[in-house]
Amino acid sequence: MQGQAEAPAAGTVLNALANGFGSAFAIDAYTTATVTLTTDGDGYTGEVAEAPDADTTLVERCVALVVSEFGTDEMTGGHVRTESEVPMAGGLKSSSAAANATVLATLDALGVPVGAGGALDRVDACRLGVRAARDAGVTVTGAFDDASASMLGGVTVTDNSADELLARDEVDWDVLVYTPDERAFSADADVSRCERIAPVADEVREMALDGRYGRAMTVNGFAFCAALGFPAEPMVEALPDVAGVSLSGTGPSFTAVGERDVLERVRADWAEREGHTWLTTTQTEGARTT
Ligand SMILES: Nc1ncnc2c1ncn2[C@@H]1O[C@H](COP(=O)(O)OP(=O)(O)OP(=O)(O)O)[C@@H](O)[C@H]1O
Ligand SMILES: O=C(O)C1=C[C@@H](O)[C@@H](O)[C@H](O)C1
Repeated sequence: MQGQAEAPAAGTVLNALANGFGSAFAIDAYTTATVTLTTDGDGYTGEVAEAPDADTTLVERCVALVVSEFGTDEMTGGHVRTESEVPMAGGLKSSSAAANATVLATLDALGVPVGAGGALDRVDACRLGVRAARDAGVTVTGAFDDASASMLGGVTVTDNSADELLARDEVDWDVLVYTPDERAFSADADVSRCERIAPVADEVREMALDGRYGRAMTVNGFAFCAALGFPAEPMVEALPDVAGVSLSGTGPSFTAVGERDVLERVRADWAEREGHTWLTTTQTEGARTT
């Protein structure tokens, strides 16, 4: 039995490490998961196409959880292979995209319908991936903000302490992404420093709930650059013309949103830095079986 699905990466409006509330928006870059289930295996194995040495605990856990909830006793093993356009641990929610794609691919392999009238809705499917991320130790808060944006598309605002969706909106933005060569695993982030900026994060949450996403992003970016020790220079280079710019996730990537010609100008500046700068758009459909 085989299933396949893809899920988009995302950028940050509000990082949840300060006060447990988060907000993220899906972008047009994908992780694909292919899941094969067997009746004669012994446990689950995983493989990341671009990184043979990568930790596959998260995606293996996603398969195991879905099979234990929706499979039968005959199903004893399986394999998951991911292929991704999203750099791992780059701040662009690679873990949420991999988890969502794997959960949907496993449900696809089992023939379990997802969505309206199905055995589970998309938000609950996304919660399974969040559970797997907590079990695998790759997240601080569960990252339901990132996971919901990737699963549903558009921009979401969430309470990660309750895995609750507070708002979802569809936005149509051009997005500039800068990803330095370094990596920053969320599980290694200095959470106590992030908690010190909780009053700022509270203001950002209100701006996001008001739909003022661009301004929310920018305030988030300055605060989290300071808390996590990333330079705010890429943000200063993008301002004042962009609608919003921020460190994404726990870094090291930055994203900016705004008019295409403004982003082209910023791209020229960001391209001077080591790493990779690319233009994309927001994505509103979310994850899907392929
Ligand atoms: N393509 C993938 N296939 C399988 N597992 C993946 C993949 N991408 C990420 N992961 C898992 O997610 C972990 C990285 O999670 P982390 O939260 O640090 O990165 P991120 O989601 O890119 O960052 P951020 O949360 O700041 O956006 C990896 O160690 C791996 O376990
Ligand atoms: O691991 C986590 O809980 C998180 C990681 C980052 O992506 C953050 O942007 C997100 O809000 C929460």
